[in-house]
Amino acid sequence: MIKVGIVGGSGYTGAELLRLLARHPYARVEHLTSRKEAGKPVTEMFPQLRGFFDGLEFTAPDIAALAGCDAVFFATPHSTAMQMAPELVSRGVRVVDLSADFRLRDAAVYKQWYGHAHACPDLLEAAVYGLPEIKREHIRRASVVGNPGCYPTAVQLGFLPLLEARAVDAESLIADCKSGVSGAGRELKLGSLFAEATDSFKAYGVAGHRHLPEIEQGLVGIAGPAVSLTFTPHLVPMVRGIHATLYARVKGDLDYQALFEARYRDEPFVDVMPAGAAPDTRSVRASNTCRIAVHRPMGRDTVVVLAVIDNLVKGAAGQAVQNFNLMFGFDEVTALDQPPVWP
Ligand SMILES: NC(=O)C1=CN([C@@H]2O[C@H](COP(=O)(O)OP(=O)(O)OC[C@H]3O[C@@H](n4cnc5c(N)ncnc54)[C@H](OP(=O)(O)O)[C@@H]3O)[C@@H](O)[C@H]2O)C=CC1
Ligand SMILES: CC(=O)N[C@@H](CCC(=O)OP(=O)(O)O)C(=O)O
Repeated sequence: MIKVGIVGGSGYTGAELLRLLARHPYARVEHLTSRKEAGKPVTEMFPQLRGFFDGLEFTAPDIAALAGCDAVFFATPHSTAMQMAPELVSRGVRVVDLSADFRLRDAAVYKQWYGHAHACPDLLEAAVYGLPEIKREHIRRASVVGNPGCYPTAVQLGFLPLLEARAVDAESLIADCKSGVSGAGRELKLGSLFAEATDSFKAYGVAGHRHLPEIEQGLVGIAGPAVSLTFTPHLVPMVRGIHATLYARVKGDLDYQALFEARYRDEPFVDVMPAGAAPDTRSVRASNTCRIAVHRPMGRDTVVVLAVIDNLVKGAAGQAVQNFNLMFGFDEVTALDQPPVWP
């Protein structure tokens, strides 16, 4: 049994980790932190977990206790994991970080987008970007995995087959993305209030969102340096889900449907929909699947890819469990092979 710690257990992705790990046959959650809820039984805050985590209480983060675990998930805001991970790793703990602390390869780029210096650039260099569809073999051996952001997961999976096949002009990429409100986390924020977010729809981060360098880093890794991406996120009044509409200019003629089907044939968590389909976010709710459809409208020179994920699952906790499974040699789908919740 793998002993697991979760730092940031009272937030949305922490709760989602608990939901998924509740059914994991080889993982036992031993430590769950929340500074504000320390001492409270987890089932008092999350009654939906009664019967699964009875007796487990939130504790304040404590390195000595966490070092007794085999694996620690960080479901915390940026710049928390980088403070604790070096000591944990030096004591043999393997870390999956859901924040952005270990996603960007270049510490200078991290500083530019996150506004402060990286606390452990050496560990950053050793960390592996946790997108299994690209980095599976590296993830198996990693001590630290930087779990991708939610938008970067949907956008990279959508563009991946096109860029690998050199089928589109890599300087023509556009990602028009929509996220549900849980993407902003559980902390109180004006924009997440019901009266602010419901029955309305707006773009944000248009001038430059911190997921842009993360997505570009991934796309450059596939297609080489000549990548240019316009990325615009939007907030939509739903709880879970990301919908990415991706555009690229075609180069030559190709059967895009066959290309996507071949690329993802063996991927357990990417579903290529039949030609002509349009996936809805509801079709992936609470599941680790990314559903994709590819179109070439009117046979013209733009290919349109539609990719949907649940931001809390394939966009965060599910992908983190997928990475955990790879790191510890379990079947990759363990605890993740359930159908989505519908409607
Ligand atoms: N929500 C989403 O869809 C996605 C989120 N992510 C990333 O995952 C991480 C967690 O997100 P989410 O669950 O939404 O966030 P929440 O705001 O819902 O939860 C944050 C958690 O971290 C704890 N926390 C906050 N500050 C600290 C600190 N300094 N030290 C230790 N614990 C702390 C909080 O508890 P307490 O303050 O009581 O300690 C709480 O349990 C973030 O980095 C986010 O960017 C990634 C992909 C998608
Ligand atoms: C709706 C919303 O606010 N979404 C978040 C992204 C959440 C996420 O995946 O990002 P990180 O892990 O990089 O924080 C945002 O745009 O900042």
